[in-house]
Amino acid sequence: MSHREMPVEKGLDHTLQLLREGYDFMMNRKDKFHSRVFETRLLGEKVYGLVGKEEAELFYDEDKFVRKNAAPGRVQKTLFGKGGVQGLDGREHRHRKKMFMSLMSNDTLQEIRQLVRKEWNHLLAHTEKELHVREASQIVFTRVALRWCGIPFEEKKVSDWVDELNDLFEHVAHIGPKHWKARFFRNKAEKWLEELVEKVRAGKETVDQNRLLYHFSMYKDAHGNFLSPNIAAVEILNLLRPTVAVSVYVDVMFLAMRDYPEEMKKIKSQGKEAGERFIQEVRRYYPFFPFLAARVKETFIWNGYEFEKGKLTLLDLYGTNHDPAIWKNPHLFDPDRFINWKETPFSFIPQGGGDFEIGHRCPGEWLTLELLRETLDIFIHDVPFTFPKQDGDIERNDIPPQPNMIINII
Ligand code: HEM
Repeated sequence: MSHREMPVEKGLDHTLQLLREGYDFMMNRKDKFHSRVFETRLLGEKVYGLVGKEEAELFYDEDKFVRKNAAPGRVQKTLFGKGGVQGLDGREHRHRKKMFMSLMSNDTLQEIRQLVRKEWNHLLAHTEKELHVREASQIVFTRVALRWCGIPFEEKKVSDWVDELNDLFEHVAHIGPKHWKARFFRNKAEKWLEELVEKVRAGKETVDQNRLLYHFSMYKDAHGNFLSPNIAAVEILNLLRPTVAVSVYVDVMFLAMRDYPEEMKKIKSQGKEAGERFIQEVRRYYPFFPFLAARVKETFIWNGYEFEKGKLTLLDLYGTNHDPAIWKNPHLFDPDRFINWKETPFSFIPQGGGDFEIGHRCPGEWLTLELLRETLDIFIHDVPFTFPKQDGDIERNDIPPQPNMIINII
C-alpha cells in the first residue's frame, strides 16, 4: 500500500492548547488539517489523533492497538487505579471483562431502577424547596452503588463516600491541590476496600454472596488465582466511581430540560420513547469523556498512513459524536435524530465503541441508561419543579462539565 504523509502539527508541545481548548482540541485539528488522522505532541510525546467512525473501528482493532501503558500516570492515579481492567489486553482482559459483563443482567438493571427510585424518594422527602441537582444525584447514586455492590456502610459515613468517589472523577484534568486530594482519596478508598476484601476471603465479614463485593473478592483470574486485594479494590472502585459519575449526565440532562422545554412537553405527552431519545441526545450532545488512549501494537499502514509501534494514539469520543459525516447538524440539540436511528458500534460512542465482551466498551452503559431513565421519569411525572434564574454554562475546557443546575421543588 502506498504511503501518505500524515499531517503533523508543528511545535514542541501542545499540552497547553489541550488544556485551553478542552473538548474542541481534536476537532480543531481535524478541521485545520482536513484530516481525521493527524499527529501532534502532548506531554512531550508524539501522539496520533483519530476522529470519526472508521477511525474508531481502527482504534478498537486489537491486532493494531493495546491499552497497556496507554493511560497517563495522573489518570491512573486518580480515575482508573493501577492494575484495573482498563489497562489489560487480550485473554486477560476478556476474562476480567466477563466478570463485569456478568453483573449487567436484566435482574440487576431492574433492581437498579428500584434502588434509584427508593433513594430519590428518600432524598426528596428531606428536601424543602431548592435542590442542587449534581449534589443530590451524587448522594442518590452513591447510596445506590454501595447497596448494589453490597458494601457495608454507616449512615454517618455516606457523605464521606460521596465526596471521595466524586473527587476521583471530578479532578482528573486538574493540576495541583485538587489532583493531589483525588490521589489521597484513591489511596484511602483502595486501602479500606483491600481490608474488606481480605476479611470477606477469610470469612470475617458476613456479606451477601449475591453481591458484587463477594463476587470480586472471590473472582479468580485467567490463571486461576485470586486477584491481589489491591486489584480487587481497584475493580470494586471501577463500579462505585462511575455509578456516581452518572450525576454529571443528570446535571446536563437538567440543563437540557431547562434549555429545551419543548422536549419536556414531548416526553410528557409522547411517553417512554421520547424520553429515550432525549437521554440518547443528552449523551451525544454534551461533553463528558473526551477521548481514549491506546498504543500502537506493531508498526502498520492504514489508508496509506504509517502508525509506528509504541506510539500513543487518542480517539476523539466527543468529536466522533459531533462528526458531520455521521450526524446531521451535529451542534443542534435534536432528540428526534434518534427516530429510526440505526445503531452501529462505532458512530455513537459516548461510553466507547465496539463490542462489550471483547473490547473495552463501557460495561456500565446499560446501567447508566437505567439510572437516567428512572431519574427522568421521577422528575417528569412525579416531582413538579421550576428552574430559578441561573447560568448553567459549560466551559469547553471544564472536564467533566459543571453546569451545577438548581431546581425549586413546587
Ligand atoms: C457516567 C457515565 C459513564 C460514562 C461517560 C462512561 C464512559 C466510559 C468510557 C469512555 C469507557 C472507556 C471505553 C474504552 O476504553 O474503550 C468506559 C469504560 C469502563 N466503564 Fe464506563 N462510563 C460510564 C458509566 C459507567 C458505569 C455506571 C460503570 C459501572 C457500574 C462503568 C464501568 C466501566 C468500566 C469497568 C470500564 C472499563 C472497561 C474495559 O476496559 O473493558 N462505567 N466507560
